[in-house]
Parts: sequence; C-alpha cells; structure tokens
Amino acid sequence: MSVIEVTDLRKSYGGRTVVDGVSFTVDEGEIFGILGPNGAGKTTTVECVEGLRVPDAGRVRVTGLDPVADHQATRRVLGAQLQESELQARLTVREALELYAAFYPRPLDWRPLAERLGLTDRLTTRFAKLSGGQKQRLFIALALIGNPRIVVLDELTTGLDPRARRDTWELIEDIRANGVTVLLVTHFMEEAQRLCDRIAVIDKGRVAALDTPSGLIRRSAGATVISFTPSAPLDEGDLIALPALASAEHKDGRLTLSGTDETVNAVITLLARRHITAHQLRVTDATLDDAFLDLTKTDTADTADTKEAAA
Ligand SMILES: Nc1ncnc2c1ncn2[C@@H]1O[C@H](COP(=O)(O)OP(=O)(O)OP(=O)(O)O)[C@@H](O)[C@H]1O
Repeated sequence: MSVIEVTDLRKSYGGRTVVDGVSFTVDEGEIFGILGPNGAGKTTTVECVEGLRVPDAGRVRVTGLDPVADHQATRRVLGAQLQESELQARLTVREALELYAAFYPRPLDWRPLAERLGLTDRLTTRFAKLSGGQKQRLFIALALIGNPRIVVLDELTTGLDPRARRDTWELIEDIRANGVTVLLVTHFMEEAQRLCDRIAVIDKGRVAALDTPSGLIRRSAGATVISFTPSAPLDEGDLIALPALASAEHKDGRLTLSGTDETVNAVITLLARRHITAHQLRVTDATLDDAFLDLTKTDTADTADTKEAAA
C-alpha cells in the first residue's frame, strides 16, 4: 500500500523550474531514497511532501491527505526532521523531547525513545553542547516523538564521522523494523545502497531513474568492469567491436573496459585468440556510485555545452 503519492509535481522559484514533473510512490514500511546532485530539487520535493511548500502543479498525498490543505492531520502521520536553526541553543535534550511531545495527541514516551537513541546520558545537556552525532540523534528522536507512520530524513548523516554515520544507519534500520516508513534524502551512495529498498534518482528536477539499488546498477551502461595489463597492445578495432562496451580507458599500460558480462566474455575470447596474456586481471561489478554518475552524466555534458556556448 502506498503511503506517499507524488504525481507530476512542479515547482518554480522566480520563474526558474526546480521540480519539473516528479512522480513516485512510497510503499508502507519501505525505506525510499531520494538521491541526486546538488540543486537537483530533492529538498523542494520533500518539502512539498511535508506540506512546507505549496506545489505550483501536480498532486501530493500522504496517507491520502493533502499536506497543504490537511496540514495538521499530515503532521500527525508524518514526522519531519528539524533543521539545526529550529532548536534553541539553550534547550536541554530533555526539554526538547518534552516540548515536542506536547505538540502531538499521542506522542511516544520520550524515555524509551531517548534510551533507544543513546541520549539518556545527555538529557541535561544543552543543544549547543551536543556533538554532531548527538544532535542528529536528537533530530531523529524529535521526528519520531509524535509516533508517526512516516518519517522524512533529509541529509541526515552529512557532516558526521564514519562511525556516527554507521550508528545512524543502524538507527534508521531499527526505525523501519518498528514499522515506520522512511523517506530519506541523501548524497551518499553507500548510504543509499545500504539502506534503501528503492531509490528515485532526481536530476535537474526530474526523476532520472527509479529502481532498487541493484536494479539501478544493472541499468548502468558499464555494470561490469574488467581491467588488466596486456602482454602486447590490443588492436583498437578489436576493442571497439566488443559487444556492449560502455567505455575503454588506457592508463600506464593498463586497460580498463566497462560493459556487461557479455563484454567480459568477449574480452577473454579475444585475448585467447590474439595470444595475449592479461596480467593482474580484475573483474568487478559497478557500484551505485558508477550507476549514479552514469544516470546523471548528461548533467556534466550539458554544463560543458552551456559553458562552451557562453564562451
Ligand atoms: N526558497 C527558494 N527560493 C529560490 N530558489 C530556491 C529556494 N529554495 C531552493 N531554491 C533553489 O532551487 C534549486 C533546488 O533546490 P533544492 O534544495 O530543492 O535542491 P537539492 O536537490 O535538495 O539540493 P542540495 O542537495 O544541494 O540540498 C536550487 O538551485 C536552489 O538554489
């Protein structure tokens, strides 16, 4: 069952379109990722889901509610992460939890929540004195305190050290295990790959792809990479003729080819036919990073075109 439905969402700022027909649905109980380069329109999209921005066109529903027209009802089902500026520096962790619990008709008991988020020994610490990881854990606690069905987490682990980031990932998995649907905005491929059931890649205000992390990788043109140092140079014509070849790169005598399993098999046959030995042969699968760059690569090409045109 879908708990979030976004259909043909559009939003412009001062005549500049930043969300240009975005559609996706989020199923109950999933961790749904929104991934995209800077300025792609991710935050604007989720702010429309949260009812913080009014769409210019399109339809947004959160458990059937219109987040703008039914804002109060939406707030009860959807917990949003606060921005740092929204909490007073002098507020203690306990005061923040009690204050935000008071906003909701059926809040969670903040004590076990604080315990689960590792905040129990920080209850009397003022917000300004918390570490980056502790602040993020408090933001998660405040997003969950209203006992929502859905939680929106935007760039949650930005600025955290690797350990705090991993701890936060475990928390997000824990939140989902408790039945909460998670809408996660992130820049980090590793985070998206590890946590998300499905990901919408947003680029220049549009959904460039929507799939599971492994589905996105499979779609990527260079899903498999083979690299080796050949004992003798390979003929360019032979390389170009390789099936499903996405890219070929020579560097310091080493050849790196990306494509599919079919490409790899053809390379091996070619090497045998030409009696060429492949030293230090490695075959690896592409990562979500590669898929992301592939899916959003027109971005760079367009930018280059624009620069050329402007020059
Ligand atoms: N209130 C606003 N007024 C004018 N322009 C805005 C406003 N909010 C966002 N923008 C612009 O809209 C574009 C999309 O912003 P948005 O924050 O939605 O992107 P994003 O994908 O979340 O980016 P980032 O990853 O950098 O946070 C950006 O170019 C941004 O500068």
